[in-house]
Amino acid sequence: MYTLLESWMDRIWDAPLGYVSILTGLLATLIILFKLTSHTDIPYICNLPEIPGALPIFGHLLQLGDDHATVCEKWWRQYGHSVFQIRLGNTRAVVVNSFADCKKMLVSNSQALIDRPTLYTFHGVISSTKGFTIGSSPWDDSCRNKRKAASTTLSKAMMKNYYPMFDLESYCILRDLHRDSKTGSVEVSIRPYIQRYALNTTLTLCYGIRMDEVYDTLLREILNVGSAISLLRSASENYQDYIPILRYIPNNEKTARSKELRGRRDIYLDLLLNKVREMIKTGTDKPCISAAILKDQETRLTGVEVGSICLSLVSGGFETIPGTLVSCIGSLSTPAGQAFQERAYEDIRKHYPDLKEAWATEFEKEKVPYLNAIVKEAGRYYTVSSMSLPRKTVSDVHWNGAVIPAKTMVLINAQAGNHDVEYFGPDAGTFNPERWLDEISEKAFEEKASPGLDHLSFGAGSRSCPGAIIASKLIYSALFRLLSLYKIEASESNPPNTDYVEYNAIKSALVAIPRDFNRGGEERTRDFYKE
Ligand code: HEM
Repeated sequence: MYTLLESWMDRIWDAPLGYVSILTGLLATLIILFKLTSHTDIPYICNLPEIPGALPIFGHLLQLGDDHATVCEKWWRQYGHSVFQIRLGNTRAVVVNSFADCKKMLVSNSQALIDRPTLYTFHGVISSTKGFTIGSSPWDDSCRNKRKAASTTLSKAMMKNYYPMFDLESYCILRDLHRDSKTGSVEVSIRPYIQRYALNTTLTLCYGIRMDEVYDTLLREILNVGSAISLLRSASENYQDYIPILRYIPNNEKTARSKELRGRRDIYLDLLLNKVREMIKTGTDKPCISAAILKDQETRLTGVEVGSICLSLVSGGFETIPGTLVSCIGSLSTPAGQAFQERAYEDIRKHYPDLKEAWATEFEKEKVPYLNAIVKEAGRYYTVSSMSLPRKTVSDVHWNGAVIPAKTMVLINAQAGNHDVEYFGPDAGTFNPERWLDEISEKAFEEKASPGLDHLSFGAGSRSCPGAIIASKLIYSALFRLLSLYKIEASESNPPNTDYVEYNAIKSALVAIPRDFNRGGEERTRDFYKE
């Protein structure tokens, strides 16, 4: 049959030589253009599936949309590969989805995955004045020292020193909820109280400073700037990180916004450090990281490194803890969550018949199995950092016949792994604290033995979250006091969204920002509550 292609070939054959050369030139230019616009930092990785449909220049960025975790989870199911490669503009990335593969990638290749990629907007613009946070630092001696100092401050052994802080900050949640909800009769949004709780904790550790007012101006400025910067760290918000030509667009909005936020952040970081300097002068400083360094008790770290540690701890806690705790309170306050609350309360009473005494001295001891189970389930179900923090390989990683070369970006889809039905069972998509418990007799619970890595929300391996211990303690302490005092109920007019994807109001942010909701509920007792 005389096809269209054959007719074209005939015409070219019959055409004068000049036309043939023009057509060949055009074709060659098109091929070169396609190659140039599809070029990636790391060449195609053989024996590792690539998701189809990558476009020149953009790669898979447009298909990924705002919610990378959910789209990658869908691709895993659609194409049947838990580990695959994609293209973010000019950057090749390997995405890991199932729980077993995420664990194997992070734990078995711990040293090979110790690095973090550097990105134009976050590293080149926002961090140009105060250095990188630990979570965004490439691996070098300075990062090793900063991580070591942070891990020491946040270690299990140090927790007993922070008891007064846990006491004061968790007490303030209840004190102000009692006041603002008019003893439980008015519905309130709990998020601002929890944000202050998380931020005051890290500010106390770093600067020995706290703010008593929920709507303190400085406290809200730190939270607003931090959330806005979290947006500028995600791939979906920053095409210019992966498509370099976009950086040269005049009046680049992203760069201008980054500079504005950098300026605002520098102001409050300097203010906090100057306050510590003043307190040292007047002898009123509190034990904290920056005072210790400013007084030269610790000489290994430079001023920029100290600033970076403080910035890492402050930004590490202020959205992750509220994201997890507020969403968990949302799940507990629904009609289905009432049963969990009741059982948690009974378990608290079972372990502490004298609740008044426990409220004062045992609230942070993490001894009530049911509460520990709620903390774990909150971490798993609400994966606040859905794509974790990006990693970069420092050496080859051998993966089922493929060789992922050094300097490749690796993205851990913690949201997909945390809801993997093959690992967590058919109810992986349901909030159920009891998956972590054995009911040994009626209403008596025992925690199941931990398999080592409960879930992926804190990462794993060489760059896992050093704040995991203090985070669990903070969530436990707040829940202990809150559930001892209140029966929390969701508002009917403004209830929580408890879907593990949809609870997040801004899916493109690096850390989830839960949709706001109101809660009400009756107070159980105030016998043991100190005014
Ligand atoms: C629910 C609370 C939290 C969650 C879900 C969380 C999650 C994470 C995740 C996913 C990572 C990256 C892990 C990896 O690459 O494997 C990380 C790193 C980090 N987190 Fe957390 N975090 C939480 C609380 C905190 C707190 C309270 C602090 C500090 C006070 C903190 C400080 C850090 C630091 C400094 C890093 C960087 C570690 C490194 O790159 O070496 N985090 N966190």
